[in-house]
This record gives sequence, structure tokens and C-alpha cells, in this order.
Amino acid sequence: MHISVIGSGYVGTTVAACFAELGHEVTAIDIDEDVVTTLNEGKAPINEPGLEDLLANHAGDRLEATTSYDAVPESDATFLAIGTPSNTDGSIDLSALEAAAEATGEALAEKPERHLVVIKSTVTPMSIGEVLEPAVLRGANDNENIEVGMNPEFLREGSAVSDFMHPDKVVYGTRSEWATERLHEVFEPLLEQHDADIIETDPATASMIKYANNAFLASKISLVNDLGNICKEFGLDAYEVMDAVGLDDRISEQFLRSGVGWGGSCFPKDVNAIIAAAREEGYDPALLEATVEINDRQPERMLDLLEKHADLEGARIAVLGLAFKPQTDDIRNSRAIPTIESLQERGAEVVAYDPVAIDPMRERFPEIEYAGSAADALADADGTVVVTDWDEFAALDEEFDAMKNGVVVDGRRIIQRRDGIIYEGLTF
Ligand SMILES: NC(=O)C1=CN([C@@H]2O[C@H](COP(=O)(O)OP(=O)(O)OC[C@H]3O[C@@H](n4cnc5c(N)ncnc54)[C@H](O)[C@@H]3O)[C@@H](O)[C@H]2O)C=CC1
Ligand SMILES: O=C(O)[C@H]1O[C@H](OP(=O)(O)OP(=O)(O)OC[C@H]2O[C@@H](n3ccc(=O)[nH]c3=O)[C@H](O)[C@@H]2O)[C@H](O)[C@@H](O)[C@@H]1O
Repeated sequence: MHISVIGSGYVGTTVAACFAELGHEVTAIDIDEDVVTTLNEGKAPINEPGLEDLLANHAGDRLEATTSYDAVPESDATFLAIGTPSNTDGSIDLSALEAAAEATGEALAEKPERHLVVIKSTVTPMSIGEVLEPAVLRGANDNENIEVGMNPEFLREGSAVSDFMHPDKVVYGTRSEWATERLHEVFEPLLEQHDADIIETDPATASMIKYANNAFLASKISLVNDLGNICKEFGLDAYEVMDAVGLDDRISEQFLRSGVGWGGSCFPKDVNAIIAAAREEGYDPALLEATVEINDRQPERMLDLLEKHADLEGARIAVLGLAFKPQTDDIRNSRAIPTIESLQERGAEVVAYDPVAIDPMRERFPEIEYAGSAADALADADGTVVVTDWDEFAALDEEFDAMKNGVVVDGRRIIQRRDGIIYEGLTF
């Protein structure tokens, strides 16, 4: 099949490269010329394990990138993977996706054959029927050959390629048998090599499945953090407790790591978007509000623990980890951001280190000091907070001896306790 993928960010690039790997001919379309040039050179515009290999193999062959929508009508199906950020009140901002949907429709206005437009972006349940489908059809002058469907994406950053190629489930949100079959043709090469559940439903339910998935995972972590904070008050180790709890099949051992909380480009915006959408319908989602509140409190709790051991006014504090999780340079909604802001409010001088995310964080906080290594960050520090669970932090040992005052507050339970440091786990 020939597939056009609109938007070449984290999801679009991964999806385009994986579709090419699965044997499809792919045209990746983005308005950013630098992204298009990078893709055509066979390089990855984002840092994802395995992505560059796929792009190097397929760019210029099965995968081409362009800023033009001309290839849309020539393709058999079009996937839209455009960002859906938050408005200031937390509700979903559909403007970029709506513009791309309309441009996709315009490109398809004269197409005489049936064409499926698939929303890959995460959108609130009513968005397709009320905003995106009308935008496509408006652009397409109501061309009756166009159908809009939904295929939510569940990949994680840092393991995007592997997650895409090995999904637990593939959700087809469509309005017709024809659209379901078309989506199945797209995923058939993947499903031939990997066994996944297929869910056939309508677009609004497909959208809600995505929000329920993310809201569940974010709430699971916040619940674990709530329980972890209680464990800490009792002097207990939340990890020992949750290791046992996770043995219950109904709970599962995954996503039980307590600490400084969840960040990233999706959990925060998606939980807030579904809260806002629910409120608009007159429902007060009390548990999801608590999910956000508990998450917002964790960086402050970490610094309160640090302040028990060190006066932060004028103190030099090392922040280890800036990315929202390991294996990525993405700092969107990283817990490092509220941590650094609060350290500054408390009068501390911040020295930060991350293996790959210093450059993006420098744009956000140009005024703080960035170290070239964890060892450099620790040297002469009055205290350290650990924000991201990079493996290289787990290997730190004698480097702590260079600290002026060896207080380490571990927000991810990754540092080995050792003589010579005052160790505080956030929930252990
Ligand atoms: N990042 C992630 O791990 C996941 C994201 N999602 C969802 O996927 C969607 C996309 O997210 P990301 O890939 O992270 O976004 P992103 O912000 O990384 O990428 C969006 C891309 O769209 C391009 N773009 C914007 N307007 C355009 C237009 N009119 N025509 C063509 N290209 C245009 C931008 O230049 C950018 O390259 C969001 O709804 C997100 O919630 C879903 C699962 C995982
Ligand atoms: O919609 C999305 O964009 C994606 O959001 C998350 O993926 P992602 O944000 O990339 O990364 P996760 O591995 O889920 O981690 C999110 C945050 O939770 C934190 N986390 C995760 C697990 C855990 O046990 N504890 C914990 O604090 C991580 O440190 C990170 O800050 C979901 O896991 C994906 O299924 C989903 O597709």
C-alpha cells in the first residue's frame, strides 16, 4: 500500500518509518522543512532507539518526505499525527490538527476513489465528529469518497519503534466495514509477524480507549505515589510493598514505580484534556483531579526532604536527570522543570546534568549551570536530587565523595545507598 503520514514528530516519524519497514510505500508530510530534509537524508529528527536505522534503510526508497500534500490523493490511506497540545485551561487545542485535516481534505477534493483519513493523534471523543471530520469534508468540498477513522497510538517515547512493532492491541475506530478492511490492510504485515488483539469499534470509542488507557496509567502511578508517601511517613519502603502488590495478576507489576511523578508530552496533557472534556459535559472527575494533584505535589515533597538536611538558601544543588524519562531527550513536562523552578524559589543555585537533554533544557532555563558529567555536577554540591532514572546514575559511586555535603534525595530509587552520603528516598 501507499500510505501518506501527515506530521513527522515523535509519532509520525515512528509510524512512517515502521510502515516502510513493514513493506508499505510511505510519504511523510510535514510543514517543517528542516524535518523533511533530515528525513530525506535518512536521519532521525528525534532521539529514538532503532529509528535512525529504519530511516537509513528506507529513506529515498520506500520512504520519502515532503512539505507538499500532493502525494495525499495518490496514496491509499492518510494518517494524521499532528500535536494536540493543551489550551491554558487544560482543554485540548485542536487548531493545528484541524488545519492539517482541512489541508488533507483539500488535497482529496477531486479524488474519484474512496480514501480513508485516519486520525492517529490523541483527540477527545467528540472531536472527530464535531471538528475533524467536518474539517476534512470542508476541505474536500464534501467529496463523498472520503471517510474519517481513528487509530489511537499507544507507543512510549524511548521505546517507540519496538512498541509500535509489538503492540498489545490495535484499535480500528471506523464507521464502515470498508474502512475497517482498509485499516486491516495497513496493519496486516505487522499482525502477520506479531500477535495482537484487534478492537473494531467506532471513532469516538477508539478515542476514549486512548484517554482511558493514559488516565489509568497516570492514576496508577499517582496511586502508587500516594501509597509511597504514606509508606515514607511510616518509615517503610514502598518498593518492597509494591513488589508484593504487583504479584497480584489483577494489578500487574508494571507502572508501580513511585517517586517524583509522571511527566512527558502525553500523560499531563491527556489527563487534563479528558478532565476538561468531562467538566464540559457537567461531570466532575474527582479521581482524575486527585491524580494530577498528587503528581504536582511530588517535586515539592522531594525538595522538602532535601531541606530537612540542607539549608537551600545559597546552596549549590545538583539536579541529576532532565529528560521526562530515560532514553529520550524530551523534556516536555519533565519533573525536572518544577524541581528546578522550586529550587530557584527556595534560593538554591542549580547545577544540572543529563546524558542527552541538556540542550533542550538550556532553552527553558538558560540561567542555570549545566555540567558535562554527573561527576562534575556532584563536585562541591551541597545536595543532589535525582529526577530521571538513567542507568548511568545507578552506576555512580565514588563520585559522591566530591560533594561538599553528601545529601542525596532519590526521586527514582536508582542510587545505591553507600557510606559517605545521607540518602533519602522519596517513598522509601
Ligand atoms: N509522543 C508520544 O509518545 C505519543 C503521542 N501521541 C499523540 O500523537 C500526536 C502527535 O504527537 P507527537 O508526535 O508527539 O507531536 P510532535 O509535536 O512531536 O509532532 C507534530 C508534527 O506535526 C507537524 N505539523 C504541524 N502542523 C502540520 C501541518 N498542518 N501539516 C503537516 N505537518 C504539521 C509539526 O511540524 C511536527 O513535526 C498527539 O496527539 C499525541 O498526543 C500518541 C501516542 C504517543
Ligand atoms: O500517549 C502517549 O503519548 C503515551 O504516553 C505514555 O508513554 P510515555 O509518556 O512516552 O512514557 P511512559 O513510559 O508511560 O512514562 C511516562 C511518565 O511516567 C513515569 N513513570 C512511569 C512508570 C512508573 O512506574 N512510574 C513513573 O513515574 C515516567 O518516569 C515518565 O515520566 C504511555 O505509556 C503510552 O502508552 C502512550 O502512548
